[in-house]
Amino acid sequence: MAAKICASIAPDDVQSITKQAGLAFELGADYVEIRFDFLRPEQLQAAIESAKGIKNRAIFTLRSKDQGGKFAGGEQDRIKWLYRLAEQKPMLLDVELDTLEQNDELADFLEGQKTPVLVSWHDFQKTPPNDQIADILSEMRIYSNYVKIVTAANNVEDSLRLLEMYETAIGLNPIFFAMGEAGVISRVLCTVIGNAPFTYASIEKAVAPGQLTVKQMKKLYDRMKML
Ligand SMILES: O=C1C[C@@](O)(C(=O)O)C[C@@H](O)[C@@H]1O
Repeated sequence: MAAKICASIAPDDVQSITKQAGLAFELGADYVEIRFDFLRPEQLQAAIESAKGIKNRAIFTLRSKDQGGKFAGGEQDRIKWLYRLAEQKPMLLDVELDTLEQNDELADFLEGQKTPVLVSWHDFQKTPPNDQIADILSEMRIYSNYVKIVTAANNVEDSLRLLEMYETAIGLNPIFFAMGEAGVISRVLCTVIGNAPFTYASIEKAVAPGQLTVKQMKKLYDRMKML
């Protein structure tokens, strides 16, 4: 089966959501991730409306600043918007592990609504030792079987070590890869030697360090299919 690609969309305005999603699908992306945190809070309602037509192929993300995102409002405001995004029932709603652990009501609501959640965890400085990653993974399992651990690779060994974690993610839909130059190999191989349901790519400009474009990723995967 061909490896799947999710294009991260960092919209400048509400209109660019469907425009960029259209382009991503044309380029061959299977899914899109809409980074709602790139918009201003007052644009979010219109953005939700605009994303309705693509929500079945979309991951909705509203990342806070302290977790590497751009959301300009306060944390309570972000939680309020997470409820609204959840009500849309996108393909997946990305919610950080910390957010779920600190907001029991939100976690219960998501469970009750049966909103498919992608529990995420990021480290922008390093790739922690695998035993620490295993502990994080066991906390994540409580909330969903879609789990994403994204670290920063300071060398290729970090990437290879993170890829070993796939062997431990039994019964999960795991997405583990590393950011940065040394992480590129893990972005490509996470769907090949790991069982990641998809990898992330950009449409043009990288949304995170080391992101390849959809075009580059497709080219690599097409070549691999021929081997
Ligand atoms: O968690 C991730 C992965 C990512 O950080 C990347 O490195 O490709 C891009 C983010 O938009 C997404 O939410």
